[in-house]
Amino acid sequence: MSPVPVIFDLDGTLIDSVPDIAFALNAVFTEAGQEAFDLATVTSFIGNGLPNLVQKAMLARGMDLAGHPQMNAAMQARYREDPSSRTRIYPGALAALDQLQAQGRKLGLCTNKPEEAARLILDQLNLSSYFASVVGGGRLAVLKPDPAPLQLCMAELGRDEAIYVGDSEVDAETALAAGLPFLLYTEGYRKSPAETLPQTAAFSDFAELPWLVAEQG
Ligand SMILES: O=C(O)COP(=O)(O)O
Ligand SMILES: [Mg+2]
Repeated sequence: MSPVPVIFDLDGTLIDSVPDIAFALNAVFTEAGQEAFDLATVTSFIGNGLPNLVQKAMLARGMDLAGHPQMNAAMQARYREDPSSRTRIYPGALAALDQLQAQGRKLGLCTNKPEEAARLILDQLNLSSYFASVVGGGRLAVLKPDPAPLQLCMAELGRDEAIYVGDSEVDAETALAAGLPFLLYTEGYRKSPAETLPQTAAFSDFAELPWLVAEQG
């Protein structure tokens, strides 16, 4: 039996994607006559998928949510046009993916980002070949923290066990709900202190990840 697979979150875990999300959001909002958002504010909107981010942004500007379908469609289209040119892979993440793969582990990706955008980004950053399963927002009727997307990713990897690696409260809750070990990357978009999230272990440097994974089996 090959070693336990590792499933990754995307935004705030493998990539710092806020600059592209903010660029698209600000284009849509300024075209609608609204003020732009700074990066910290956009970061605070991330975690529960793009439609939810648009809703939070509209509420922050006092906009009527009756316009949400239109704003959401505009954001999805704008983000798809260029989802990666300002996005960076976190330091050491590529080397960690290489090492985990060299251990014979299957890798998966489970994100709340719309799956089409997630796949575009993986292609554009040359990351697609690492992942035997990619499950993103829109594939199922539910998003994380429902455990179903993570369970689907495991099923696509052909296993009923995995280690989940993520950066947020949503990821910690998802892993807990699925009964999986959770490794918290502390340099992402978490809103609360790291120690308050249910976790198996935390790391701030991707060089630590292969060891933490090996400790889990
Ligand atoms: O799209 C989001 O809100 C968060 O995406 P993530 O699940 O990859 O962190
Ligand atoms: Mg994340």
